[in-house]
Amino acid sequence: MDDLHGPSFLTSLYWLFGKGYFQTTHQMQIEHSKIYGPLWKSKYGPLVVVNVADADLIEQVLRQEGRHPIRTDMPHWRGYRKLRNHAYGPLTEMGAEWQRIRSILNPRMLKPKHVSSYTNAINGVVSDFIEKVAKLRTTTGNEVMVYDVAGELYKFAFEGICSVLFETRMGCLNDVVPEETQKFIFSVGEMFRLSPIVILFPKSLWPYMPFWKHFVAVWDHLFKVADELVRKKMTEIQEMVKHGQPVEGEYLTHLLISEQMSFTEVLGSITELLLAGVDTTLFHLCHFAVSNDENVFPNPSVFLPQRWIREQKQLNQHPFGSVPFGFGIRACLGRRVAELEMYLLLSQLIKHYEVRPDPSGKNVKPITRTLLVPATSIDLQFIDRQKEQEEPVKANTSI
Ligand code: HEM
Repeated sequence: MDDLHGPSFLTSLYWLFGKGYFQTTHQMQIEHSKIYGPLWKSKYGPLVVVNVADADLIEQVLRQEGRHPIRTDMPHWRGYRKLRNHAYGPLTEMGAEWQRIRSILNPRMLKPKHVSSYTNAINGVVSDFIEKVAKLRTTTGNEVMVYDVAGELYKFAFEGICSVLFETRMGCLNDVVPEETQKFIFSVGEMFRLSPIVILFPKSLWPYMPFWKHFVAVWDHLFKVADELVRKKMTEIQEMVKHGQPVEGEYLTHLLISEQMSFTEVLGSITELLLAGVDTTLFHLCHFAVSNDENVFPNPSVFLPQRWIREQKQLNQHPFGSVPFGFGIRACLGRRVAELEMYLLLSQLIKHYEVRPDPSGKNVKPITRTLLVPATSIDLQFIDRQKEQEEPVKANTSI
């Protein structure tokens, strides 16, 4: 570790704030890998991060992990839970306790037979999304454009994960989104925005920083929403029991009736599942730098979906060149649900519409907000396939 080169805390601050990489740390990874090579050490206040920007080395790190792997120590997220006496969830827990939580949460999130039972709930959300797209095209899009597609998908993801976890609908895709839901979505955004700022300072200073208070307030709101949803489900279960009805239900019902976790533990895990289910992009190790490496992916910035067609896949593609859901026993808990959501949504969308880029040719860059998100609105053309057959529309490449 001592032999590893890399920027000091001051140099890191200069890169982040002097050179302006605070919101593009993924790009900074690429620049740093050019300077320091595929393995380097960075200091961020109290945090020392070892950066790994090579597919072989990433494979080596991930393959040698033990029984209780730790991904990123999250002292600020853990700090909030400690402050409020909340339980840790799968994202923040460590060691044997983490393994216990995962062994309870895993089966109904990852086993295909359980995951497929969420199809009807997710399809309900998909139908609403297709309707929403149709409405947006007509009302604001001149019969073709949908503005801020990422924002709409974000609402789809929240509605989708709530339909799986709570078997309830939150109204994210309604014309007017309920105020509580809007506030939840806003709080998720604020929490991810503040996280990289809080982490720059030592723990002892947090109570004196104004953004720590804001950080605590947004977490309070996230836990409050989850608490209300879990309690509502508990009341429904109690009613069923009172009326002698069989207690049937999906994810949360199962967690509550199996009594493998206390209420506080269920709440801690459900809140983290909600967060992970709403705002997820890739962020571990230096996957961004690796998947932008010409040697791993020729033409990395070009959208070439055919590179994923099994028969056409380049034979030399590195298995760790792209690991969107992570690897090993600490890999994404929501992978199967996320895949199901994507298959169901994309198959319907593509059936209805041909999706093409913004005709203005606007280029959307990614920025870091703890996770990687688009810096500006993604606006796309949704061309009605039925209409198109009647009168073909001429436009450039489709997505
Ligand atoms: C396209 C969507 C998604 C992507 C790309 C994604 C990606 C990831 C990645 C890269 C990790 C870290 C894995 C590792 O370090 O090896 C992760 C962890 C996690 N994801 Fe996802 N995820 C997605 C959707 C979801 C959904 C829908 C949920 C909730 C149902 C979820 C819940 C989690 C949880 C709880 C963890 C932490 C697991 C642990 O540390 O034990 N994710 N995800």
